[in-house]
Amino acid sequence: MIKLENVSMKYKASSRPALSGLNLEVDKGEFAFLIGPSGSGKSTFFRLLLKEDKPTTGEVFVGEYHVNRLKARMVPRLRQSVGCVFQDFRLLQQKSVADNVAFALEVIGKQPQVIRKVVPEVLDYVGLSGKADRMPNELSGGEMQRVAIARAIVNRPLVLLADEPTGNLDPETSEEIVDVLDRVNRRGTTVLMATHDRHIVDAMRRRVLEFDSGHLVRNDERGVYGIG
Ligand SMILES: Nc1ncnc2c1ncn2[C@@H]1O[C@H](COP(=O)(O)OP(=O)(O)OP(=O)(O)O)[C@@H](O)[C@H]1O
Repeated sequence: MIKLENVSMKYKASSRPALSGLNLEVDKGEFAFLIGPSGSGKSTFFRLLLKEDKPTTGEVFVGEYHVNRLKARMVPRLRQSVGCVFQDFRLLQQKSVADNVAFALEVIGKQPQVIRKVVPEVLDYVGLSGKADRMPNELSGGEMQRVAIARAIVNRPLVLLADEPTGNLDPETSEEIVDVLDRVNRRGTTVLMATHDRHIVDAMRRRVLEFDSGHLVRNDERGVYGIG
């Protein structure tokens, strides 16, 4: 599903590589945590999967896509297969909950009758039924993240990338959000979640990919956060 072969990446503005000699495979349907100190390369890894940056050396594969060789006109297709959520939610503030989700379908040309059917289903799935007409500023942080997840999964991506999705949430709300991600994963979507939250990692016991200074230093099948 996701495969990296000998991937290194150095930003032009930086003297040392953000990722070095990365070899990694994540299978379809896995749930993996990316952990490691700030600046260790987790977000860079996500950027390579989305072709927002390209590796300095090495090969990147996501599903059927050979990402580093992908033609520019195919990049939107890749990105339809890879949903993303972030710590800061990134909702469209002028649009309602339902319209935030609908927009993700409109931009890829889905028919209005499909959108009318699918949006309430996905809002129900993430626990937001009854909130469709709220504006983002009328939501709690946990609810905003549910909207972001709904928007990311409405097109049934192969992979969901979650970059510190609980970074702005209290512990109880964080657990609820991880429950939603777990359900998305059980439906068959591969989930990669970057996090600094040891409690979540220890409670879930899923694959743990630990980065340090751009190196993958640990790849445990059912890991814990560790002693660091
Ligand atoms: N646009 C950029 N230009 C130059 N260097 C960058 C850029 N983005 C990231 N870096 C550097 O690349 C390295 C890896 O950063 P990255 O953002 O991938 O880390 P991270 O593990 O996601 O950190 P955090 O936990 O804080 O999100 C760091 O040394 C960082 O300073």
